[in-house]
Amino acid sequence: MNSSVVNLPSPVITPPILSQVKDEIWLRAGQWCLVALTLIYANRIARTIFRKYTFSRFSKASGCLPVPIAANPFPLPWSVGRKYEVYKASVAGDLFEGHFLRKYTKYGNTHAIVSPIMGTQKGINTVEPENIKAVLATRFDDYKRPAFRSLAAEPMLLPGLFTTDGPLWAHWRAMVKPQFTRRRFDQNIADSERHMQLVFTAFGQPKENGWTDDVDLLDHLYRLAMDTATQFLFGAAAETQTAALVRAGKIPAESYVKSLLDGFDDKFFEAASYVGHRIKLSNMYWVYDGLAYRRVCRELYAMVDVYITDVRRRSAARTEAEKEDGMHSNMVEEMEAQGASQRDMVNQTMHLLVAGMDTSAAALGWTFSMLAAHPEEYRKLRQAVMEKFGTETNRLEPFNLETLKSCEYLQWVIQETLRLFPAGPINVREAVRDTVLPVGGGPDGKGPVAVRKGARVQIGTYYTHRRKDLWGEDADEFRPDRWRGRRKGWDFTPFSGGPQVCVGQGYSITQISYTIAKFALRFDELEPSPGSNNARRKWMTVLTPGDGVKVRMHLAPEATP
Ligand code: HEM
Repeated sequence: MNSSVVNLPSPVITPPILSQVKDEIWLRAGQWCLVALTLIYANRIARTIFRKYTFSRFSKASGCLPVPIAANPFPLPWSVGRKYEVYKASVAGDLFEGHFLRKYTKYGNTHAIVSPIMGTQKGINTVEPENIKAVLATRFDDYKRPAFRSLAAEPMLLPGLFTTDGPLWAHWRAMVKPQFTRRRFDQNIADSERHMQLVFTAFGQPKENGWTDDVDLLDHLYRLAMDTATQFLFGAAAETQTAALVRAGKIPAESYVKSLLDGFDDKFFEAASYVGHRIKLSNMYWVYDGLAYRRVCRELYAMVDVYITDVRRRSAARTEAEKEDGMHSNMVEEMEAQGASQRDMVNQTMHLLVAGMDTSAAALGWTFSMLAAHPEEYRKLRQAVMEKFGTETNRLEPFNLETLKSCEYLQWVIQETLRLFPAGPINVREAVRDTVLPVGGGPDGKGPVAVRKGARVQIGTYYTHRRKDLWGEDADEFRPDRWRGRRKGWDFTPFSGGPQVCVGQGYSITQISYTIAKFALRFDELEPSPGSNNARRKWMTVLTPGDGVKVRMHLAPEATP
């Protein structure tokens, strides 16, 4: 053994040295993070600059011209400022007559939204019919529904017809579309007679002077829309009106057909209110969430699940002859035949109920709100309906798609209402590639405009429908006569347009026409309840009369009391 080896004491790292090493590690880690972040951001900036360059080349090559840019009062990243602006205006009830209107008045019919830092195009707002046609129809393949829309609607709506694109959307559309036939519309009108009578019962007996008490029509219209749409789609009405009448003691409990969807509307509105707020927050939809929202969505699904099981049970019990006549087939059978699971059927049913119930009830609500405020128009409507259909007790023509469609003034009333109050006041699509809108660019706004891949085109349906240069100085007024000799074009898109046009359009127009006609035969006068405000706009998922539709009606002398 080498005696020269000195036994050195083992090194002891004293606490101060340990802390120095730790500090060193933190410092290095911090430096690496900084380098990584710088690289990430440099890469992003480089990519953004390159994309700006390729987009500007695309824009030039397509002959596009500059478009006005809306100023951003809160230039914060991720469009937080803009989202806050929309949200604030929405809560204050200033979205339609204030916020959006100011933008169109100040920046013109087509204007761009750009990011505050890099000036990248984020979106285009437009109220030009030519652009609407391009987005929804002629350049349909250049757009999709923005992802935030379907995410904001979850879990009230899981992916389905109303929220998807591409092959999944086409699959559901092909399944649903065949149900919407003229023959089935007519059958549903016949089936709706019972539901209309229930609504009249719900209004209560008129007093001696022939006037009813004050009634909020909107509640009844929601139930009617629900009962008639479920009757149409599933061959089994939800019976929500019967349930409400039994609860109110207006019909005996023995006549109660148990409603599996009783209370659906209340839960529906609670969930829809969340979705409405979430959609307005765009891709920051997740900020507005909560256990209560999740709970009510679960409850809605549980109800629809029980309802679908019942529809399937009824379908299975149908005779061969009933199956063959094609009239009594229903959506559930159609879905089952194509291999849909119970879960799929429940999801798609939610889509149809959401798409069909709220929209139809709102359209009817606005119609009666307008007619109550315009007695002369109501008189003309009643006159037109009586000329065509007679009276409640002496019918000249049956109610069906053809007869209702040919009652011109009735159709004008509906169109005029949908013009002023489209259920979807704003429709958004996202560009899936760089593309072009036909107008809006250049000093006169007549040149084409380039749309960047990923930018959102926001179609201002509400404002297009009210443009004074398209509809006249009285564009904000309810005047059904304006439709005399006027053809419907891309300046009127209450049901959207192109391949994703509302699948329920024909059904709902027939059903709405029937409801209004029946109402006009029964009541010869209609007036707003004292102190009511039937024109307040509320926009959750659909534009609805925010304070209900409070009216009273006078029973026509020839109607059955
Ligand atoms: C007055 C009543 C109605 C109005 C104003 C209306 C309006 C609309 C609008 C604007 C869209 C397009 C949404 C978008 O572009 O993303 C739409 C789509 C749709 N509507 Fe309606 N709707 C009404 C009634 C109904 C009814 C009664 C049903 C079903 C029974 C229905 C089922 C649908 C469905 C399934 C879609 C999605 C179609 C697709 O993407 O292929 N709608 N509706």
